[in-house]
Amino acid sequence: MTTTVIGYPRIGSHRELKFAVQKYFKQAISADELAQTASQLRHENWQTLSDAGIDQIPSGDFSYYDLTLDTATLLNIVPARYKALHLAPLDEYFAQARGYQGEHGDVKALSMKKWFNTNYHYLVTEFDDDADIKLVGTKIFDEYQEARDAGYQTRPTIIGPYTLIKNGRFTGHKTASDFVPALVAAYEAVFAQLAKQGADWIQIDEPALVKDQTAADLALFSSLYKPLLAAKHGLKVLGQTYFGDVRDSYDLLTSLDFDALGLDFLEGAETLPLVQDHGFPADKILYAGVINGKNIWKAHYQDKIDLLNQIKGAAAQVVISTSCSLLHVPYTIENEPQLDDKYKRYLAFAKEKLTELVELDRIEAGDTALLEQNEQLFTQPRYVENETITKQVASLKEADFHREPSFEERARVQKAEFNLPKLPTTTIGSFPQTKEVKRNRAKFKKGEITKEAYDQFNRDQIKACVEFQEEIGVDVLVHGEFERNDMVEYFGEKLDGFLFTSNAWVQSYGTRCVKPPIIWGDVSRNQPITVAESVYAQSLTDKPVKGMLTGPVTILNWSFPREDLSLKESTYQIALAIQAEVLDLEHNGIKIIQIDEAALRENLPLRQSDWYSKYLDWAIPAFRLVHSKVAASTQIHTHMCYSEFDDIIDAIDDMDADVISFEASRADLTLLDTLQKDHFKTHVGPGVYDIHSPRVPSQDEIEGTIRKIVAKIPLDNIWINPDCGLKTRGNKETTPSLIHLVAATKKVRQELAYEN
Ligand SMILES: CN1c2c(nc(N)[nH]c2=O)NC[C@@H]1CNc1ccc(C(=O)N[C@@H](CCC(=O)N[C@@H](CCC(=O)N[C@@H](CCC(=O)O)C(=O)O)C(=O)O)C(=O)O)cc1
Ligand SMILES: N[C@@H](CCS)C(=O)O
Ligand SMILES: [Zn+2]
Repeated sequence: MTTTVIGYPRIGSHRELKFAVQKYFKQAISADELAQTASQLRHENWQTLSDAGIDQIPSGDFSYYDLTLDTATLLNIVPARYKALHLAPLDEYFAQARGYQGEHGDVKALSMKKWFNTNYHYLVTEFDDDADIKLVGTKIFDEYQEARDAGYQTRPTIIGPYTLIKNGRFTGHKTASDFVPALVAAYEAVFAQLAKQGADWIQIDEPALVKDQTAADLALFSSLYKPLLAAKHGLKVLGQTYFGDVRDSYDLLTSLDFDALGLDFLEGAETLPLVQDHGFPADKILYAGVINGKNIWKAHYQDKIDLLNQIKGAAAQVVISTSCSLLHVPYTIENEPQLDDKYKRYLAFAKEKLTELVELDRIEAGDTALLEQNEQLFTQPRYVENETITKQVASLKEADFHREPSFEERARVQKAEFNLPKLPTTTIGSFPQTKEVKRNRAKFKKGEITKEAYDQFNRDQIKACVEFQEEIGVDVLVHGEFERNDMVEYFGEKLDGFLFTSNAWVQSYGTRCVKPPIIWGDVSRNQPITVAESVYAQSLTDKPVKGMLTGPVTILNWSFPREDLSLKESTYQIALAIQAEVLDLEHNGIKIIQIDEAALRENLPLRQSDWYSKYLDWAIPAFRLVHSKVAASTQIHTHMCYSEFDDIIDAIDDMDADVISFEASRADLTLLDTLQKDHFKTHVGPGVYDIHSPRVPSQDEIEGTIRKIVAKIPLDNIWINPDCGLKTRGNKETTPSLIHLVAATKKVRQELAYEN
């Protein structure tokens, strides 16, 4: 059989792209130097795939920042405000990704959202009424040519028009159907050019099909693809889906003139029955996603072979592929020399998954030794059970998930306890992770400084951070999270049951990467995690300092979970550990505790019918479990970022936190209408500026945002804060931004007092 992958990671095995792009942002290297690094990384990837023996190699899966933005840029879907800056193409591209503030003007970045159910984030395409969609870019052609010149005949990949529309925003009066003719013409021009260059195939990604589809959605899909597939210019077209099954569109997809369809047989619960029951056309090739593109566990070959045999029973021509792009896993376990082999033999990152694809092919061809070797991994138990924790989870009662007294009674108690001004100001927790902060940790990890010196540096940072917040007049302070590498990895490191890697980076957005910890065993807490830093910060001020924790659902969703234990059970184990930390903080005098659930939405099933039965029914209780035992006077905050909350707003209110902060500014505060309509009870801090951009919001701008919030949410329920932690920012932009935030709040407070 033929082997392939949907896409490969692009940040570089040691984050070379991240560092080069950041240098470009700082004007430390030129566009040409950046292009050279990028080209080298692409060549390395093609070489790796080729050396592994992968038959069909993709191109076009590389991006400086994001593939959705690349596709929109290729097709001239660039809002006028960026064009008006008159920047060089690469700078215009980055201006859309990060906002721009400089001599050419001042514009915010495009909205950024979670890419389906992953921790990757894409830039939302804006379809303005005056969008002039046409092929203007050359990226996909250049990369195809570059590969070809290097001796690789690749399959260029592109995000499809339907997913571009479904993940996009329509800012004017026009709707999706108004853009269909131009999109068809633009994609057809892409086909024509690739065919002219000598490409055989194109992969067109349409993951939006794995969500629930209405009849109107399917009609839109047909209106795009019927004309497009009638004008292939001799190119063969692979319609690629991932992250689920295509139960609503399967019959349509198989009836259209695709030459191949890529289906996900892992997350797609219905994929195999669909193929078996409805049949698969003999004239099409089935790209079978059987190697998991999201997990880091070695595949159980016998299971895969059984699955492949069933697939082959229903489809005449099968290519073995990954369930999604390998973008979501780290490069290679070769970069983890410190990890004991007793763990490593169970792991497969991107490069090792290439080997798995090729080995499956060899097993299919009769290599039974490989099968037997692999089977040994799955015959012995790999985990040691922690009986105490499993019993604790098993004995949880209904009452463990409910906090008393009621929200309203707690709000009364807390109002008296804290006596905060109207529109209290706060931040989300982290302050800039400056070069010095990261260097201090790097030195400590390398053994160049002692634990005492490491801690003392962080204490000095905390002190300066507390003093700064007091000086500018923030009402509820934070300690700054200087001691944390990442909000999940840090907790993983302190809890029992996790494994860590040194270089297993995965892109989260643009230049930002994460190193998800691996849940290896039962999770438990055997030491305080955050108490020392919080207590120290609180000792420096009379104002309340928020304790800062990551919630159980987020720890689970941003780790690589076990596959032998349900996500619910794993999350409850983590919840009990975080509950112990909450109570420890409370016991040590911390009166406000924020439990971040930034990733709550991440594992929400893509199909609405599964939301409660498969996820929210345990994810929301897991959060409640964490704070159910605190006193009425302890104020529990939570925080979420980068999500669309409108459709799960009731579930969020049901978390029963006292206060929630969330991202809103980059989505134009549209969530406020939902909060207003649904009488959201939890007090809210809709982020008043976007921290993912280096832009400094003016005081005026923030005042305007606060007034919009005040117009829609009861005054007593509102908090004022940025929309996420400040760790990715420098002090240069953070200091003026926070000064503007506090000044703007004071100004609006004055106006309100005058009005009253
Ligand atoms: C809030 N978000 C988070 C998400 N997921 C997470 N797991 N964590 C999050 O905070 N998802 C949604 C959002 C947005 N996503 C992100 C993701 C990543 C970042 C971010 O800031 N990442 C940092 C890496 C953070 C980290 O692990 N730092 C380590 C290592 C630092 C480092 O690179 N050290 C250098 C040496 C430095 C020196 O010597 O000077 C090295 O290793 O080479 C640490 O601090 O110890 C990133 O840089 O990408 C933000 C939002
Ligand atoms: N407390 C974290 C939340 C980020 S989502 C921070 O401030 O970085
Ligand atoms: Zn956040």
